[in-house]
Amino acid sequence: MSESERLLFGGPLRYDTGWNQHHGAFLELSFRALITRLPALLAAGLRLARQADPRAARTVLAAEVTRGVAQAVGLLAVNSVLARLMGGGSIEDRLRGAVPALVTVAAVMLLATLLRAASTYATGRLEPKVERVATELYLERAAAVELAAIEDHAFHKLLDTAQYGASSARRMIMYGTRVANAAISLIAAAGVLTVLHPVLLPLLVTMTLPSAWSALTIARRRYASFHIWVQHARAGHLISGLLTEPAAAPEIRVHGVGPFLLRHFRAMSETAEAEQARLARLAARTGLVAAAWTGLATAATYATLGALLLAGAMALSVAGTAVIAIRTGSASLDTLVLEVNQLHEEALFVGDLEKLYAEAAERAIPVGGRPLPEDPREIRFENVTFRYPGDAARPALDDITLTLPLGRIVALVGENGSGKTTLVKLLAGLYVPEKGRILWDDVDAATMDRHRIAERIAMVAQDFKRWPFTARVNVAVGRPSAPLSEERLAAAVAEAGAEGVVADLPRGLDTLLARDFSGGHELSGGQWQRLGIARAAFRNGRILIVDEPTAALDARAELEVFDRIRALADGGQTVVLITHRLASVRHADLVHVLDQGRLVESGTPDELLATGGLYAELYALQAEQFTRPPAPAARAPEAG
Ligand SMILES: Nc1ncnc2c1ncn2[C@@H]1O[C@H](COP(=O)(O)OP(=O)(O)OP(=O)(O)O)[C@@H](O)[C@H]1O
Repeated sequence: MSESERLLFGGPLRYDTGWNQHHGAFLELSFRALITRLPALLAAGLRLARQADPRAARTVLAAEVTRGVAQAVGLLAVNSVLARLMGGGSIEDRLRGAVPALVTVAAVMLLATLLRAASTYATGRLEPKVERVATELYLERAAAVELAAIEDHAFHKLLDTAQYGASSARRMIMYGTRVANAAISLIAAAGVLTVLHPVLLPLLVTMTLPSAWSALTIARRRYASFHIWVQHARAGHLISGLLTEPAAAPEIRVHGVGPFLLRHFRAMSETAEAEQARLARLAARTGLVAAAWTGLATAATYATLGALLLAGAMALSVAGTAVIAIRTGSASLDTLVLEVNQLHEEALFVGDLEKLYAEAAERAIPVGGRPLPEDPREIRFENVTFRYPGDAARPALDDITLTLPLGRIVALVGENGSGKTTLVKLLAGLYVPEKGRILWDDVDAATMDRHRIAERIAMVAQDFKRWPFTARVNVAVGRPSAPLSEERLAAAVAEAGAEGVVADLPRGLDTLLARDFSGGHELSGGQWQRLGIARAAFRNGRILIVDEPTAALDARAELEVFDRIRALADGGQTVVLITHRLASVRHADLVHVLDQGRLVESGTPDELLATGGLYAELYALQAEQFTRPPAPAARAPEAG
């Protein structure tokens, strides 16, 4: 079962185990974990902010800290106004006495308003930049990892979760500013309360703890649920994508796959809805418990204030100020808890992103290494073994020793799954051997600069990418760093024999090759194949790897393409050709025959035919198809 099949049909329970295992460390969301991990996660957010726009980051930070201090000063000034108003003397004296403090309150409010405006502007500038920088890093790192990492399920899951990290980094800026602000105003309120009476501060904390607990518990459940269900969500997107995708449209209509997919979509949505309902039920219960706890704590606080008043341990004016300070303080504490919690939740997603950055860096294609021999004579595989990750029963390549003389046509032949594509992927440096060496003359490819190896190679893979861009880009993407000159493009198109394909396009090379876009056009399989060859010609690598280049071509086009491939080799280019059309192999200088991952024969086509081995057998089978009279067809019962 492939990854997508497993996602589609494995059922939600299948996702649980693998996912939990992989992210076990991230699901430890205790209060202690919050306290210990938050600073590091915050630092990650700050780093991104500094990288995105250091000036805006500094402005936000300075504005928020100053705003917090201004709020604290404001609270103290309000306190002083109250003390004046409730103090002794005539009403006029008390009012006059309160004027300086009132002026301070007004000035502080004005300053806070200005600072808020500065912070809003800087935050607005910073947020999209942070998201962009985080996304760019994500994409850059993901594009630089080894092919084996991209094909690894565990790494893919990490890619899935980490994609939410960039928008979380953006929101972290917002929550971060709110947290800084709330924390400073809380410190002011707590300071005032402690001055008024030492017992008031613990009471304030007791009042706020329940909401802290409930917010944290709910967020923890949400995050854990997200991690368990993220693949389920991906599968849902996959199904809805399949239902609307043009490539699947014919089968959906002819085979009636639509209702089948819809049924799966509904079943998956229903399980996801059940999970949402479970979370909502738990959140409601947690909220009720927290509210009861807060109610009790509030009653206890006001009872304590009453008791202090009755016992004569506190003046009425002080109690009045205390009530204001408690209300302001608990509001700040509530905000702080809520925002810290939001910040923490976002920070966890940024943590996933950080984890991806680290893992992608570890699995990146190494940069640097020895230079390649300038003009090597041959590439030699020496006892090369390669196994795909997972539980493959046998290696895809098993102890292969062979030579690829450069400047020649070398054909790789063998039945399906014999390892031909894998071999050329190792040659191109897309995978590294598990055992053995690949030598360019006498330099081990493992020690060479992998990017330089890629420089020398042009590849028309079996499943080469049909980029949803114009025909021009589809050719020029063969070497994006090369100048896009008309001459070079025309030469590549001519080399691939694709002039006819381009001439038939409504806007020539400027035709968009994506039918699902307005003005888009679709090519036939064979026409695409010619463009793919033109792309490799535009790349102009010294070693051309062609994997089944003529699979979609008609007989005339096939002959023409092989003639062109031969011409390339005559011009000194090395051609490594994989094909099942053995008649086309007769022009190869050397043929290697693979069987179940092992090299079974090597030689010129004539030598191999004379030996009478696997090559000769496959050749005879193909030749026979043209000479054998057709067998009488058995009547098959008609399907209902
Ligand atoms: N990306 C992959 N991950 C895991 N296994 C793979 C992968 N690609 C190929 N294989 C396995 O490796 C073996 C060799 O495959 P490979 O594609 O190299 O064969 P091939 O000779 O090119 O076949 P074909 O003629 O069908 O193109 C097969 O058993 C295949 O299932």
